[in-house]
Amino acid sequence: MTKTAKGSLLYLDGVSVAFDGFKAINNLSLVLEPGEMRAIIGPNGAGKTTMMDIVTGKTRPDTGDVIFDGEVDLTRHDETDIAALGIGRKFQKPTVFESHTVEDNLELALDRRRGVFATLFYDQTQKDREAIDRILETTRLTARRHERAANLSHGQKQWLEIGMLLAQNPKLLLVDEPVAGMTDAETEETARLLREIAQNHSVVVVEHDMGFVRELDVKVTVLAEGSVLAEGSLDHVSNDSKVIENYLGR
Ligand SMILES: Nc1ncnc2c1ncn2[C@@H]1O[C@H](COP(=O)(O)OP(=O)(O)OP(=O)(O)O)[C@@H](O)[C@H]1O
Repeated sequence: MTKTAKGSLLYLDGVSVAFDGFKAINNLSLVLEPGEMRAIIGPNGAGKTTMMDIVTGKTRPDTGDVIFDGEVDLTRHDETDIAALGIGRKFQKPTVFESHTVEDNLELALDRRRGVFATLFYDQTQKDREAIDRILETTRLTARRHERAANLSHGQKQWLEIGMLLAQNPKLLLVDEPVAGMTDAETEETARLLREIAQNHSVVVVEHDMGFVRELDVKVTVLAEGSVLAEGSLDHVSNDSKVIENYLGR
């Protein structure tokens, strides 16, 4: 394992993966510092989802280092292990339990962390109640606590699912296109919400909505054809001729 991963939260170096000879990820290197929020942008097919799949153990890279928390070689772990190590992922489409209340959804997420056996003998503790209160507050859902998830707006369902991730207290949250389909007001609120979450967690956000990425106000990595095309502030990458040619100018 390379020494340079030390001190980083997520370290990808020289990562490649090919599907039927097509390199979806091609010598990708990326370093996330502890406590950092990073936005990943790039054209369709750039490899953003595949990169997340590699980090979460869904896809094994053909080559390269994928190191979590400075020392854990993620290529040696499966998806369940990686979730338990503290990497939570939110997919684009919300998958909340529609017929359950908001609070029950969060409780189920806490249960998942606890495991099946403990859950059999489970009585909601003061600590859990506090955790749920905190998450409801963060996700702007306190007033909807007893509402069935089916009755939430699309944006609120996305926030609830982010809350379910928080219930598992991950060190790193991977969030895939959180604002797709949201209203402008929900999009703005989501940027605020993620910035709050990033005060205590590291976050990687994949998103196409440039207005939202601007609101996040974090370092941006532009992927194209499976590699990093540019990295820096949104203004910096937006003025990069390669980025304009491959992505923004399209
Ligand atoms: N399991 C697979 N088998 C074959 N090809 C795949 C597989 N997964 C991804 N690909 C291909 O790899 C490339 C990268 O896809 P990926 O979904 O990672 O891109 P993306 O940046 O997430 O795109 P989008 O913005 O459209 O979600 C695409 O050309 C895709 O067709």
